[in-house]
Amino acid sequence: MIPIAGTAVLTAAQMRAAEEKAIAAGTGVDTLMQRAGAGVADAVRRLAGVNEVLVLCGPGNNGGDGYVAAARLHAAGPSVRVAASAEPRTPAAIAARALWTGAVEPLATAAPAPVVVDALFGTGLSRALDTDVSTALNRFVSHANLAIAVDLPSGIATDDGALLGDLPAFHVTLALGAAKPAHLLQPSAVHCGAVRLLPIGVTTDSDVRVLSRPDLPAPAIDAHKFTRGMVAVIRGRMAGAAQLAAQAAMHAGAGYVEILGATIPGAPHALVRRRCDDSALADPRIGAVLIGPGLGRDDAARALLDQALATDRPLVIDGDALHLVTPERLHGRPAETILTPHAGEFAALFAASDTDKLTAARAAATRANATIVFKGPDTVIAAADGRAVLSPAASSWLSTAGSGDVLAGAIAAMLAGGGTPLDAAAAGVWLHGEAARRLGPAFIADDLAEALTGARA
Ligand SMILES: NC(=O)C1=CN([C@@H]2O[C@H](COP(=O)(O)OP(=O)(O)OC[C@H]3O[C@@H](n4cnc5c(N)ncnc54)[C@H](OP(=O)(O)O)[C@@H]3O)[C@@H](O)[C@H]2O)[C@@H](O)CC1
Ligand SMILES: [K+]
Repeated sequence: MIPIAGTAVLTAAQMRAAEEKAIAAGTGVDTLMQRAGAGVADAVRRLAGVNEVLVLCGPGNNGGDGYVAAARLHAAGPSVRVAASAEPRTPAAIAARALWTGAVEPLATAAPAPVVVDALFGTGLSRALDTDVSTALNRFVSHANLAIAVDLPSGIATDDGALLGDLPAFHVTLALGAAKPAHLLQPSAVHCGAVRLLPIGVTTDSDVRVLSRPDLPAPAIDAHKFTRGMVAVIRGRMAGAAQLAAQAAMHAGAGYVEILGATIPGAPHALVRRRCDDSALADPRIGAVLIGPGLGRDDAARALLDQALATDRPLVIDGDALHLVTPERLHGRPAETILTPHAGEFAALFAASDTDKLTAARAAATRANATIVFKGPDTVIAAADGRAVLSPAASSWLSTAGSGDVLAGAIAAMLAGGGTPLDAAAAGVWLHGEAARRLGPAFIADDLAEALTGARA
C-alpha cells in the first residue's frame, strides 16, 4: 500500500493492455487476482483491526478480487462476511469464488458491518448502477466506520471521473496496479477518499502521472540572483494583483523579480520596478515573463499583451490575458508558453468541450502549442507533446481572491529557474497546494505568497 504521488495514471483500456502484456509474458490472470486480493486483504487487516468486515462482491474480476481478499482475511483471523450482487461470471472470478467457503448473502438483505469493502465493480463498469445496488451500497457505507473501495468505488467511470449512480463517499480506495484518472478527476475523486496504490507486478507505462513533490534543491554554491531565475511581471490596471504574483515569485525562490509598470505603496524593497517597454522585455536574463494578473481587458491591456507575445522570453499567461489571447496566436512563439486558465477562462479560450478535463487539457495544449494548467479542484497540467500531470485535490481554502495570482507567480518562478514548462508548472502547482496545506483554514492570498517560502523547505 503506497502513496500514488508520482506514479503512472492509466485508463481502463491501458490497464487491460498492461494486464494482457503480463499474461502474455506468463503471469496468468489468476495470479494477478491473487496478488490483488492478497494486497487488499493485507491493507484491510491493517486498517480494520479486529472489527468485523463485510466484503461486497460483483460479477466480474473486481468481485474476484473481493472473494480472494475475503478468504485471506478469514484465514488471517478477522471476522468476515461476504455479500454479492450477482454470481461471478469470469473464469478467474468463478475460481476465486470457490476459495470462499462461507455463506454468500444477498446484497439487499445482508446486515451492515463496521468495515465494508466494496468489490462490486471496478474498471469494467459499463453503465449506471442499478438503483437496488446503489441503495444497498449507500446503506452499507452509511452504517460502516470504515469504507474501503477495491480499485474504484463502484459506480465511478474509470476514465473521466463521472458518477454513474448515487454514490457514497469512501474513506480509502485501493488502486490496483496503477492510479486511474477517476482517482484524481472530479466529481469522482472526492468519493475515493485517500487513494493508495497496491502494486500487482504489472508494468504500467503512461504519459500521465500523479503530481509529486518537486525536486527543488538549494541554489548552487556559485549561484547569483540571475542564475536563480529572473521573473518580469507585467503590471496592468490592478497593481495589487501583479504585485501579489511578483511577491509569490520571490517567495517561491526566484532570484530577481521585477514589476514592469508602477508599483504601489508598501511593495517590498526587493521588488525591482522598471518601465514596460520592448527593451525591458528583451532582457536576455529574463527567465519568465508573467502577464495577466489584474491586467484588465481594455485597449491598454491588449497593447501590453502584444508586447508580451512579441518577446522571445518564456511566457506565463494568466487571468485577464487569457480572455484576450487566442490559441493560434501562440503557435509561432519562439519560446515556451504556459497558460493557467480556470474553467471559465478555459471555455473562453478553447470553447466549451464535453470531453473530460484530462482529454480537454491535452487537446488544448496541442492546439495552442503550450503547456496548460487547467485549474480547479482537480488541476490538470498538460504539455503539447501529450504528457500530463494530475493533481490530487488541494485545500478548498484556495478558493480565495488572489490565489490564482499567487499560483501564476509561483509557476513563473519555477519556469525562470529552468526545467521544462511541464515540470515548472507542476512544481508551481505543488508549492501552491503545499503552502495552503501548511496555512490551514481561512488564509488570505498575501499569506499564501509568503508561505511559499516554507513550502519549498
Ligand atoms: N487490470 C488488471 O491488471 C487486473 C484487474 N483486476 C480487477 O479486475 C477489475 C476489472 O474486472 P472486469 O473487467 O471483469 O470488470 P468489473 O469491474 O469487475 O465488472 C464487470 C462486470 O460487471 C458487469 N457490469 C458492468 N457494469 C454494470 C452495472 N452498472 N450493473 C451491473 N453489472 C455491470 C459487466 O457486465 P457486462 O457489461 O459485460 O454486461 C461484467 O460482468 C479491476 O477493476 C480489478 O479489480 C485484478 O483482478 C487483476 C489484475
Ligand atoms: K469497487
